[in-house]
Order: sequence, then structure tokens, then C-alpha cells
Amino acid sequence: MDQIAPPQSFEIEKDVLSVICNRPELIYQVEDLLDDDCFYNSDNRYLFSVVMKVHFSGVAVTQSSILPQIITSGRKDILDHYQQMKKYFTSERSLVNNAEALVELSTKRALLTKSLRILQMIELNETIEDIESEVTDATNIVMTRNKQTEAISMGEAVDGLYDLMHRDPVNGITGIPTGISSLDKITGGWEYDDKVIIAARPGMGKTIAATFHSFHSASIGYPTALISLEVRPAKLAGRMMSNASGFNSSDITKGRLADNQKRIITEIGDKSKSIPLYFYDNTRSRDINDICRTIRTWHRKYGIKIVYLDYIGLCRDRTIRNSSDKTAITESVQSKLTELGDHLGIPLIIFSQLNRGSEEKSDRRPTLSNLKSSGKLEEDATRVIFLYRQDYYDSNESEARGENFIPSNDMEYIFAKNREGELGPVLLKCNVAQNRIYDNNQTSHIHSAKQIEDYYKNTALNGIPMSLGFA
Ligand SMILES: Nc1ncnc2c1ncn2[C@@H]1O[C@H](COP(=O)(O)OP(=O)(O)OP(=O)(O)O)[C@@H](O)[C@H]1O
Repeated sequence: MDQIAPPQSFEIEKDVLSVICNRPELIYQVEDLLDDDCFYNSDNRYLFSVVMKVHFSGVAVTQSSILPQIITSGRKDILDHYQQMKKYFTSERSLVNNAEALVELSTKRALLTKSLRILQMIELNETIEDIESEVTDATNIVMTRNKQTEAISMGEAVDGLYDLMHRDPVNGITGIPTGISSLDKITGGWEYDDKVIIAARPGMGKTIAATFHSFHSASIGYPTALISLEVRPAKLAGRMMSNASGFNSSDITKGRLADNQKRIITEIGDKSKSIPLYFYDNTRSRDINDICRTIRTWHRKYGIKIVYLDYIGLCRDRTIRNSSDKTAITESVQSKLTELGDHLGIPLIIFSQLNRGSEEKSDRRPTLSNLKSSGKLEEDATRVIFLYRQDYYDSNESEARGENFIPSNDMEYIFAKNREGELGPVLLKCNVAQNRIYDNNQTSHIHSAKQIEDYYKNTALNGIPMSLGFA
């Protein structure tokens, strides 16, 4: 393997360089295609980088404009090289084809380097996760190259439209059902190209929403990833069991249930073990590069169809040098997530924590301006939804006055951006102790054993024996 010569062609490099040195007005044909790495020969690579620097500065590429660049770098020998390229003239007709050939050769060189690295890692018995990461990088090398050279034809676009048009809506929904019919009406379910930001101040119910929606999508059969950077999987499962049983989630996790109640949770728990829901181990890493790698692996391994991330502000990014620049980190994290969602073609539901800064005004409902401090969250999102519960404030104020508080359970999903649908609030109910979110017109989402049976009838939890004596 060590003996494999790096794929390259000095002749093609020379052909391309001679055309762009003689006919700089043609550079635009290849400027998006080529980068320095496309040239294997170091003089060619250096000359190309100088030519492009001049070109991108908006100045015409001539001997006099490249001269200052060469002199400041101390590589006067490159001037001879430039003159040789000018003398060696070849037809410009093959420029694009030749440039594509150079891209292909450089891709092969990058793959060769990666392959040697992977072989070495196997030899050194490095962890499978690290090896997998290198394999993913290798796939990305090929993907990036494809992006540069392949267009999507009108034929492909129209075929894609037919696929969308012929999807069989179930109850009018083509995406992944949210679990709440009034939300499904507005969204049509979470769509394959969705990047949804669900933002809220602390205590508004982000984790309840993440748990509720992910449990729902998994229980109706969609392989689901729940990346919670705050709550451990056993506690998340406790919230899901609370949702399914109606018992207070704290009572479940703190061992405060009676024996017959524990039996019910065990029944539901055992049944739900087969649900395709995958939790991320947040003790391993909160770095977005590891998170994206994990999601890619799960997509291959488990066929993940939707990802919930709770919440973006807790992600780190080791590629950002200044770790105190929160905006730079959020922007980088978000662009990595957007790229991942586009690449996998699955919805990403990303939770975001708003700070408490602007709660002084009389209407405490957040607006898009509250997202401004979190980088470009709004720009890339297909939808921005704010969660709001007036109970949160009322209960604190009642407590301060020493009064008893009776919750309204009102919850609003406020659509502040919705690329293909209505804006405005959707009024729902949320029972925080039971981790339940339900339509406003229901007195309770689920309040009897019979309703639980009906609710889960078409899900993997179908057949849960709910006749164990609770209402
Ligand atoms: N078992 C419970 N009993 C009573 N209230 C609860 C229970 N579990 C959660 N809550 C309350 O529900 C609200 C929403 O909880 P959730 O964990 O979803 O908050 P969050 O929006 O994720 O915020 P944070 O990041 O601060 O945890 C909080 O005010 C919390 O105190």
C-alpha cells in the first residue's frame, strides 16, 4: 500500500495553468472547481494560488500584477515558472475538462491519504469510533467533490416534485406527526427538509416538548434520535413513562410509587423497550463534531428519520479557537447541523434557550428579536417556534404572595417563522408533572385507561395492559 504513487498528471496541470496565465478572462470557468490542492506539483500549486489571489482581488492577472505577490513571498523563481507557462500555450477548449480531471486526481490523492491513515489506525488497534470518523471524512471528501461538479437537472427536480406530490398523506400529514393534531395542521408534520428551532426561556418546557415529540415519533415507528445535553437517558425515559402512565415524573424517578403503580410502569417500560428511540450519551462529548458524527453513524446503522437536540447552546465546538465567543460557536454549530440535515434529508428539531433579559415588558412572550443574540438561528431555520407558559410566571408570583396556585396548564407554540405555513400562536395545554402536551380542546390529553389504550393503539405501545387500575 505504501508503494502506491499519488495519482497526478503534470501535463494536465501545465495545460490548465498555461490557459489561465494566457487567458485570465477564462478563470471564471474554473474558479469554483479548482483549489490549490488540485495541483500536485508544488510550483504549479504555488503559481495557481498566486494567480487566484490576484484574480479574487479584482485586479487583472498580468505579469505586473502577480509580481508584487511573488516578491513579498520571496519566491522569485515562480516568475520564471509563470513565464514558462505563458510560453507553453494550449487550447482553452479543454480547460473545464482538464480542471475536472485535476479535481478527480486530487480527490483520489485525498482518499489515498485517508485510506493509509485508516490502515494505520487498524494496525494500531485504535477505537472503532475513531476509525469510523475517518471513514466518514473519506465519504465527505467524495461528497464534496460531487457537489462541485454535479448539477441537479430539471428532470430530477420534476421527479422529486412527483415524489412529494404522490406521498400518501395520513390524516392530511405528509411529514412525521408531531403528536398534536393542531400542530400537525399547521406543519403537515415535521418535513424531511425541516430545520426547526424551538426556543424558550428556562422552565418553559423545552425538555418536556423534546421528550414528548421524540417519544411520539418513535412510538409510531420512526427511528428517532434524542440528543439531550442536559438530562440523562434514564430520566428522559422516566418522563416518557410519566407521559404514558399519567404518574408524576418525579414520583417515578424518585421511587415514590406504590407497588401497583410500579407494576404499571414496568409493563409500559417493557413494552417500550422495542421502540426505535436512540439516546445520546452526553457524558462522552458535547462537541458538535462528535454529535454530528454520531448522528451520521446512527443514520446508517438505525435508519434515523428525525433528530431532536436539547439544546444548541450546550454544544461545544473544538474547531472554534476562542471558546468564549458564544455567537461564533452557535453559528458554527448551526451550520454543521444544517449541513448534516441537508446531507441526510431528515428533519432536525433544535431546541434553543433564550436568556431571561427581556422579561421586564408586560407581554413576556418572546419575539424573533430575542434570537438575535444567538447568531443566525433564524436565518437557516425553516420554522421558528417559541414555547410560552404563563403558568410559569403566575406560579412564581403566587408563591411570592404566599398564595395557592392553580395551574391553567395553558401552553403556546408561537410560530414566529414558518416557511410554508401560518404564523401566530397555537394554544395548547401542558401538564408539566405528567410531561403531557395536548390539544386545547381536550379537557385532558389522556385521562383514562381506555384513552391511553386508544391513544397508543396504532403505535408500538399497542396492547399495553392499561386495565391495571388507574384512571
Ligand atoms: N414532575 C414535575 N412536577 C412539577 N413540575 C415539573 C415537573 N417536571 C418539570 N416540571 C416543571 O416544568 C417546567 C418545564 O420543565 P422542562 O424541564 O421542560 O424545562 P426546560 O424548558 O427544559 O427548562 P430548563 O432548561 O430550565 O430545564 C419547569 O418549570 C419545571 O419546573
